[in-house]
Amino acid sequence: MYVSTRGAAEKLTSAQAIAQGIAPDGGLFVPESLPVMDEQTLKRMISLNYQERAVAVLQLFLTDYSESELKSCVAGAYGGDKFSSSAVAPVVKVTDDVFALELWHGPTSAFKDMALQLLPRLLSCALKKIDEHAEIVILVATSGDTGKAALEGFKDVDQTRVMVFYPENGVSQIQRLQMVTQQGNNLAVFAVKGNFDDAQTGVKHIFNDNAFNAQLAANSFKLSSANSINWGRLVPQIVYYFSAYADLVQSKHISAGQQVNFVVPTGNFGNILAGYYAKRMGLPINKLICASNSNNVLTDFLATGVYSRKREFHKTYSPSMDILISSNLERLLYHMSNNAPSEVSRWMSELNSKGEYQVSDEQLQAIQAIFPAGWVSDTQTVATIDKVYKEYGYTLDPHTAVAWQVAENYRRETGDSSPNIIVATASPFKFNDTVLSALQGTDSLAAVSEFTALNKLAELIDTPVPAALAELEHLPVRHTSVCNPKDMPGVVKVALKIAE
Ligand SMILES: Cc1ncc(COP(=O)(O)O)c(C=O)c1O
Ligand SMILES: N[C@@H](CCOP(=O)(O)O)C(=O)O
Repeated sequence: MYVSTRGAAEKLTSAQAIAQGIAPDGGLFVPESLPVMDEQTLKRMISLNYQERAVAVLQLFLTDYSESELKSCVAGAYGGDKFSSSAVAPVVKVTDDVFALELWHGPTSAFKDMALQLLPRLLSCALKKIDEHAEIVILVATSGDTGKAALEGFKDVDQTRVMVFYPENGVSQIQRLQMVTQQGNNLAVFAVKGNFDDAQTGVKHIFNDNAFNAQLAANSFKLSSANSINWGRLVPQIVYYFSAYADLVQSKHISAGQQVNFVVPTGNFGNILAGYYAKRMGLPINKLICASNSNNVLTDFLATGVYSRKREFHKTYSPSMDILISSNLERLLYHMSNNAPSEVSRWMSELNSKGEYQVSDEQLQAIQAIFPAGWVSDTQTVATIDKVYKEYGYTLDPHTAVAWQVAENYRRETGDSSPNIIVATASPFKFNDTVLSALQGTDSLAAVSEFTALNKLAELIDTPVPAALAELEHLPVRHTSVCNPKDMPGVVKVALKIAE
């Protein structure tokens, strides 16, 4: 069963929690108890393929789904030619003890596909299980990648509508084009005059507005989420930690049971939290290294125990991590406070009212023992892209470059020599301008169109542009609406044709 981190919501099955998205008390759903993966299953994982590994993990959490339901959801998500790598999430050896877990081989070239190809299937199955006939309206706040992956995953899925809100000037050109050209009959995309936090706060307000929800219900609509606040987004992300480990044992780069570090470029804290669940389940993870850009709210929290969003918001070369309110930290705090919803509620209400909260020294030490943290500037990010390409011939996108550099700094400062698995979250082509200018200097972009830059990068790194990105040049723009964050509820009503 799933409970709210704030303790004032009914316990739900996983199907109910996935359909609902966020708990009605404003909290996030978490498993009441965490499953453990026994050693035998862990060993068995090594000889399984990605789909089989996914079923083995999902089964432990989604206990109200049958094995055949999970197999069918997983086959639909990861089967066929949806992913450009047959391994789905391949692990690439870059040096003797640094590996890249490439999570960007899906249809939208970012790690969000790992969950958003599966979530629509889990949700459709959930709606049948719980006999829900309302149309599900999926609200998405995005700093660039979740939005496109949600649009692609939910496109024309029965009984669903999708509305995506992205920061007007806060995503890369390719990310924007991916969203504004999206086809499908059940979706809408809006630019928000603000940053990602404004969009995410706007969405959370809509979720928590009882009168608004009642009006939707009267029109046979119900809200849900495709962000990582939805448990159905998070659980598929646990799978690739197990899969990466199994691959490294299978290829004999590590021995079974050996401790490894995962280094995760972090924003909303969903990806790294999935790694935490994998560790709690028994995967031999030494550290989960939290890597940030200059929006370094998490680095400061992990150093001091004070989470303060009272700081300047920076627009960086890794825009998908330009986030100051990391939603999933709430789930970690719940687990690290020994499941104390009253403490979590107090922290979250302080964050709302005062803009900050502080955990105890004891809690901080427990968190620090698992999550070392660091951040790098834009200048260091582009220097890292250049250095890694020149030294190893490996091309990093700016988010993955942040993780790479934080990993290098961590190793130098601590002497921890465990193998580092860098979680590679996006294809370099999604951030072609930054990557090309990192490799060839800013002059390489002078008077060059987005698509010329894509082709130049492809030529330089001798890798074809992913077909879905190349074809953006010829797709018509279908979504041009812009709104203020405070107008988001009205925008949703207009899109659903609900009268005031
Ligand atoms: C490319 C990329 N890297 C890293 C992140 C940060 O991941 P998370 O929000 O799960 O911490 C995001 C956005 O979520 C992203 O799109
Ligand atoms: N970086 C994300 C921000 C939202 O994160 P999510 O994991 O909660 O969906 C994005 O690309 O939109």
